[in-house]
Amino acid sequence: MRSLAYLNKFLYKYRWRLIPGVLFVIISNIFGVLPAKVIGMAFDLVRENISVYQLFSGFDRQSMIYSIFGYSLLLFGVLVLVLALLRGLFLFFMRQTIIVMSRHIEYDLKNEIYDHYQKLSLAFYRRHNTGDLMNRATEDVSRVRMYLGPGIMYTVNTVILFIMAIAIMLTVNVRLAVFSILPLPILAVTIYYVNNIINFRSEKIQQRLSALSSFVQENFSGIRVIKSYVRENSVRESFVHESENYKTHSMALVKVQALFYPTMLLLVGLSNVIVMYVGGVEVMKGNITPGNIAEFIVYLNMLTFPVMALGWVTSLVQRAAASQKRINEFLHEQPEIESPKVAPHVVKGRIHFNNVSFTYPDTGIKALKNVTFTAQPGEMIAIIGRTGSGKSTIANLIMRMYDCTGGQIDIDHTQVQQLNLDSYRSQIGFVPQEVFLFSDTIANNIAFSADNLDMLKIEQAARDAAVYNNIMELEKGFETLIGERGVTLSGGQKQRVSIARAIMKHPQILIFDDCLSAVDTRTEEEILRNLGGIMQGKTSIIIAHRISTIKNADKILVMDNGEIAEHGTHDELMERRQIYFELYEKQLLEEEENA
Ligand SMILES: Nc1ncnc2c1ncn2[C@@H]1O[C@H](COP(=O)(O)OP(=O)(O)OP(=O)(O)O)[C@@H](O)[C@H]1O
Repeated sequence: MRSLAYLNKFLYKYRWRLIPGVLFVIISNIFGVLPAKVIGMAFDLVRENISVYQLFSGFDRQSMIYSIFGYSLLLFGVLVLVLALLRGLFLFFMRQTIIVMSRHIEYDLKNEIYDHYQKLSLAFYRRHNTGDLMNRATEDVSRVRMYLGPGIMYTVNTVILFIMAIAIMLTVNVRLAVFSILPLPILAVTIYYVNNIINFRSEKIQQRLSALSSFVQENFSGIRVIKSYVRENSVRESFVHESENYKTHSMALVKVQALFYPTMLLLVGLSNVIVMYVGGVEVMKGNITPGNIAEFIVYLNMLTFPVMALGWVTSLVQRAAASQKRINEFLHEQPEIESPKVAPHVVKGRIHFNNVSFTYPDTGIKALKNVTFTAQPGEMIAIIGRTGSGKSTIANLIMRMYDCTGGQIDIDHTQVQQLNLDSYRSQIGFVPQEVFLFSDTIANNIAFSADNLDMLKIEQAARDAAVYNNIMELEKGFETLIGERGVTLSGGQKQRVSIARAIMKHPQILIFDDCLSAVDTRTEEEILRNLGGIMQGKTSIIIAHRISTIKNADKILVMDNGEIAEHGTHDELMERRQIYFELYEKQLLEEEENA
C-alpha cells in the first residue's frame, strides 16, 4: 500500500480538481438521501388519506378530498424528480472533476515513465524485455488510474453516504437500523473475496492472451521459415493448444461471474425481507409508521451499490498498489551511464584505449582484456576477428553504452566519462550490426538524426551509401514506407539505408559494426571509396569479417578472445604470417571455391 504514496504529489498537483470533486460527492449525496424522506412522507400521506377518504364515503366532500390527495401526491412526485435531477447534475460534476483528474494523472505518469525509460542505459534494456517495459507504462498505469479515479470517487461516496443514511436511519428507529445494516458487511466481504477470485482468473486470462498474441506474432513474422520447413500443421496444432488453454481459463472466469451476480441479488433481497419483517413488527408495536419502512427500503437499496463498490474498490486498490510498486521499481532505477554537467565538446576524433577491460554486468562475460590502441583523427581503424571475440564490445564502449570495468578510454585526451554525453554521441555515426529501420518513409529513416528534412542532404547520403539508385527504382522513391523491419527492402539495401543514416550526420567518428556483410564486394568498394572522401580528417572504425573490406585501413586490430592478438597494416600483418594471414588464405580459398 505504501507504494501508492508516490502518487500523492499528483493528488497535490490536481488538488483544485480533487477538493471540488469531494464537495460535489457530498452535495450529490444530500440530494440522494432526501428523496427517501419524501417517499416515506408520501407513503404515510397515502395511508392517512385513504382512511380519511373512507370516512367520507357517500358524501360530496369525498371527491374533493380525492383531488387534494392526488394533487399533493403529484407535488411529492415532482419533488422526488427534481431532487433526482439535482443529484444527477452533481454526479456529473463529481465525475468531471475526479475522473478527469485521474486521466490527467495517468497522462503525467505515462510521460514520467517514458522520460525515465529514455534515460536508462542499455544494460537496463538487456535485463528487461520489451513486453515488460510496455506493460508497466500501459497496463500498470491503467490500474493505478482506477485507484485515482473510481477508487477515490467511490470510497468518498460510500463514506459520505453511509454517514448520512445511517445517521438518519438511527434517528428513525435504532432496532430497524441495526437489522437493515447487518447484512451489508457480509455483502462487502463476499464481494471482496469474489472480486479477488475474479481478478486472479482475469490475470490468468490476460497471461494466456499475451502468450497467444506473442505466439501469433512470432509465427507470422517467421512465416517464411514455417513454410519452407512445412511446419504449418504443427504450428496450427500448437495454436489450437494455446487457444484451448485460453478458453479453459475464460470458462473458469465466466463460472464465477455467473454465480456472483445472482448471489449479490439474493443478499440484497434478503436484506429487504429483513427490513420488511422487522419493520412490520415495529409498526405493529406503534414505534414507526409504514412510511418509515418504505423510507428504509430506499436507504437500503441506496447503500447496496456503495457497499458492493467497497469490496470492489478494496481489491482495486490492492491491484493498483501492486502495479505502482512495479512502476516504482523502474522509476527508482538509476541510469548506470550518466552525463556529467559539462559544456559540449567538439570532437576531433582521437580515440585512445588504455589497457581497457570489460565484463558484461549481467552475464559476467569478460568480453575485453587489456585492450590498448589509438586511432588518430583521419585514420581508418579496422577490427577483425572471430565471432564473440569482442569487436562489437569495443564499439559499445566507444559509444559509452557501457563504462569499461578496467583501464581508461580517452577521446581527444579527455576521459570519455567526463564528456557531455549527448553532445559526444551526436557527433558519432553508428551503424549497428543488426539493422533497425523505423516504420516510416526512407527519407525520414535517413534523416533520423535531423530535426527537419533536407532532401539534398538525404539524397547525397543515399548516394554515398550506394543506395540512391535502388531507392529511385521504387515507385515512391524516398517517400516509400518501410515496415518495422523494412519489408520492401533487401538485406543489403537495409544495411545501406542504415549507413546513409549515419553518414547524414556528418559525424566526427564513424563506426561500422559489421554492416557491409550483406553488400556485394563491388558495392562495398564503392561505399568505402565514398567514405574516404567524407571521412577525411575524421575517424572511422570499421568492424568486419571480410578482409576485402578492411585491407586498406590505416591500422587493423585482430581480436581473439577479448584481446588484440595482432595489429598493423594489411601488408605488415601478411608478412607476420600468423592469424590474419591464415584468415586471408582461408577467405581466398573460399572465394576460389565459390567462383
Ligand atoms: N549485452 C551483452 N550482455 C552480456 N554479454 C554480452 C553482451 N553482448 C555480447 N556479450 C558477450 O561478450 C562477448 C563478446 O561479444 P561481441 O558482441 O563483442 O563479439 P563480436 O566479436 O562482435 O562478435 P560477432 O562478430 O559475432 O558480432 C561474447 O562472448 C558475447 O556473448
